[in-house]
Amino acid sequence: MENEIKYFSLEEVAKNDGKNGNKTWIIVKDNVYDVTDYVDDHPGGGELVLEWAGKESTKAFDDAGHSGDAKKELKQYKIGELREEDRKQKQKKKETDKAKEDRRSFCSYLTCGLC
Ligand code: HEM
Repeated sequence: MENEIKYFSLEEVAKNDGKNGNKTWIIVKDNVYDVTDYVDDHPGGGELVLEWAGKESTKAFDDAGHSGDAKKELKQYKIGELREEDRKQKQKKKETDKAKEDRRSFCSYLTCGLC
């Protein structure tokens, strides 16, 4: 189906590093963008984008202080999303939740009046 979201792994994205005729893909906030056709039009030069080709670029994109227009422009190039298991944010959150849960059960073990 046309509307189905495509999911990519970090390795797949990394292959699109803009080198040797490869496409230029970047990851911004877990979304994958094919910006191959935009590189040469980028204000301030294509090098700024190529540096991040095939990589997680959220910080670089945000730190550049892009305008709302730039963010809208970026949306046009979305080709899919990073697959769940490769999302850093989520993984970290899961780990923290697990740590909290472990702590909670340890605490309830200590304070349980029955044991
Ligand atoms: C991920 C790597 C990127 C970096 C490090 C980056 C960095 C920058 C920098 C430093 C500028 C200011 C240039 C100047 O004033 O001379 C700029 C401007 C701009 N960039 Fe990027 N950029 C990136 C990706 C993109 C992408 C993927 C798009 C859109 C598809 C984009 C759209 C724009 C636009 C429209 C401007 C003009 C100013 C504005 O409207 O914010 N950039 N970028």
